[in-house]
Amino acid sequence: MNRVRCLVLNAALGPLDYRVPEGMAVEAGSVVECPLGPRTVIGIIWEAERLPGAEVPAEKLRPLRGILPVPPLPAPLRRLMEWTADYYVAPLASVARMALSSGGALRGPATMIEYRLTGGMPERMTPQRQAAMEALEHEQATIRELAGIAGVSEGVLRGLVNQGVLEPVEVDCDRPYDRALPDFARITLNPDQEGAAELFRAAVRARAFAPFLLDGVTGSGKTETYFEPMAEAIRDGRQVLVLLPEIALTEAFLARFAARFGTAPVLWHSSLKSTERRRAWRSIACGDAQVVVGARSALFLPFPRLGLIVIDEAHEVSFKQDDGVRYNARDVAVMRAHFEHVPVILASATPALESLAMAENGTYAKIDLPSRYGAAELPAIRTIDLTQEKPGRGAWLAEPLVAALEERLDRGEQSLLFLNRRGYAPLTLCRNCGFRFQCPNCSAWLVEHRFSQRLACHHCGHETPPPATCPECGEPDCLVACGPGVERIADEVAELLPDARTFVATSDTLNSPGRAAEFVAMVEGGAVDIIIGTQLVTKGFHFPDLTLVGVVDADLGLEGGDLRAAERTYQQIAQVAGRAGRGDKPGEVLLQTRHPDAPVIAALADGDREAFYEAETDARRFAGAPPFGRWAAIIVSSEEEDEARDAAQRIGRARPDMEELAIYGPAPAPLSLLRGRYRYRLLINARRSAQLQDIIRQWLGALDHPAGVRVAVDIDPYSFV
Ligand SMILES: Nc1ncnc2c1ncn2[C@@H]1O[C@H](COP(=O)(O)OP(=O)(O)OP(=O)(O)O)[C@@H](O)[C@H]1O
Ligand SMILES: [Zn+2]
Repeated sequence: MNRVRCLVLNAALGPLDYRVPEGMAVEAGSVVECPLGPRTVIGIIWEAERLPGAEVPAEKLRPLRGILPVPPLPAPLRRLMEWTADYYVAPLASVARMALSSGGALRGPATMIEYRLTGGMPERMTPQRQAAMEALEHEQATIRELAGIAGVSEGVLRGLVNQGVLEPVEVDCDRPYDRALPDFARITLNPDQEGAAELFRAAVRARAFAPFLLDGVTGSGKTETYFEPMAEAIRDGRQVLVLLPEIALTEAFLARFAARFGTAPVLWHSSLKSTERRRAWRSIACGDAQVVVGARSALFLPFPRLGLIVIDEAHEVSFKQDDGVRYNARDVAVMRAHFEHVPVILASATPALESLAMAENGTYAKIDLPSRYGAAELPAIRTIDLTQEKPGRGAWLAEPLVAALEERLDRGEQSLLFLNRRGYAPLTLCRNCGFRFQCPNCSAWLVEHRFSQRLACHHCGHETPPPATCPECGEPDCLVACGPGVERIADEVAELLPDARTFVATSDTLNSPGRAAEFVAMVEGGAVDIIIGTQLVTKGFHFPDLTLVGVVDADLGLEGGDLRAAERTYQQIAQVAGRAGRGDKPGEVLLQTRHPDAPVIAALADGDREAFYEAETDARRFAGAPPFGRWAAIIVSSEEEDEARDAAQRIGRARPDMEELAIYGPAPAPLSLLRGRYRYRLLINARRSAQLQDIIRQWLGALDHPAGVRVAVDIDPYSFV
């Protein structure tokens, strides 16, 4: 049979049939070049019976143009892609794009030219040349990368090449990575850890689907514990995938991994250079890469010999993707483990309610690490009632918190102030006319950033320098900052404690793995007294001398009526509290709040996790919210406001009338304008018994909209803006 069905990487097209030319050997999963009109598109050969399409008569079939030099995508990955497309109501082609995520890798083996110093001297030395030669000692990279490292222009380096100071070296783009050694540095686990590790190791050996919820308090040694089954998989010649919620956490993880396994793991994230990306992709696809650590997009990489998946900080909302294919990497990872017949470990100190429910009903095995490793104790948590202890005008830190900071400073210990707001102030207005600075593309205020002297939209990236005069009334020097961001807290600290060395840690300052590494080194080296940070520093970090955590505004996350606000607040504060007292010295946590009696805050202060989860479970059950019922959202957008509204209303009028569904909206989205598009939302609350995806597919599939309208479906949404 020389007819094949292809999934082509174009979401607008259905599956297409082709003829396999004489001499070409293909199988399901092969990545091929398909003729399409005058163009060539990339396709994946798929089992025809799993991909219904119109049968084309044999004489009309066009021959495939070629087969790309990569291993066929493995069957378990193809099943995962089908599941993801089906569950998230997304085009299979869009999911496939996430698997074929390195264009370079698909072109096959390659070499490239890098440069390094020869030891020779230029005929004429200039300060720039001198600086470059000093900076490039022990470096080898492309001219462009070297220019970046040395901070000189590429022209300077080309001059050095001509003078024989730099020489070209041909390197294999796909050179293998150093091998991780499973027994490089073994550590002795405590009995709780060892019990968990042995279960995990046995599951790796069994090569069967086994989902675990590793529920261990902050500092209990979850990482050390899941390193053991990773070592077992490496011994067994199998590959391991570790998912982390943020790139900033990768650096700290790398150092610990290298200490345990003797070398760095293979990295996968969105800021890899294309050469790194192709090298990683090809190494993974041929089964060579042993351990891959990545962000959620690593989930669709073509591992042929997967032996274990670990999801660290599994409760994190950043595992949910909120554009394109709106999938939750935590849930898809469990499905991947299912199709691959391997164990999967969800590690967290504050598991999602959904994960706890899965453990309760026996789907996941729950493994507890109830106490911190060694002599460390969980920190004491106290509230500061801001209605009683009012900070001064234009200040945000109450007296008891300032006193606690001072105490740490005197003792040479470190503190962390947590406020989940980047920049200096979330809103800027004119004192004279009341004008508020708003983003032209989004319904959002512009956030002032003093470090970089700009007003920025955190949704679309729009930026403008702060004007000297009000754009509305023309008054000079009239702009006032409203409310605090981390930079403003840093100013306040500088005023109160001028000797304290502070570091503002946000996605603006820790925006690359290198910067994150610098931050970790500075704090570990004792060069920082007070970290002032956003949610980025609430988890994963282990700083033994950090003994005080201050939460500047514990109520912040509870505002805005998000359906998961209580859970998120609990998790964030419990996580950030968990950064205190991880070494020999006890930790203390102070929560500034205007509602010390709110159930979430009270549960945190009492250290009563069960009370929080019970109250939240009851609230969810009452609302029919996950895990007791299901949510889905439909988001309609267009650059034309009328068009978006009309389309949303058309969808609203065609709503299915079913007992197992409640449908709310359409209504303008809270972010009713985003990146220049007007947005409307519908929210569906369904019973668990409802065939939610089928219903949505039928409902939306029957409607047509103008070309400018986009209709997105968000299954199990986390964001309600
Ligand atoms: N068995 C052990 N032997 C030596 N050190 C250990 C052991 N277990 C844990 N530790 C150390 O205790 C500290 C806390 O462990 P780890 O960071 O793995 O905890 P965690 O549970 O992942 O914490 P969190 O959820 O707060 O990030 C680390 O410095 C770790 O190296
Ligand atoms: Zn914007």
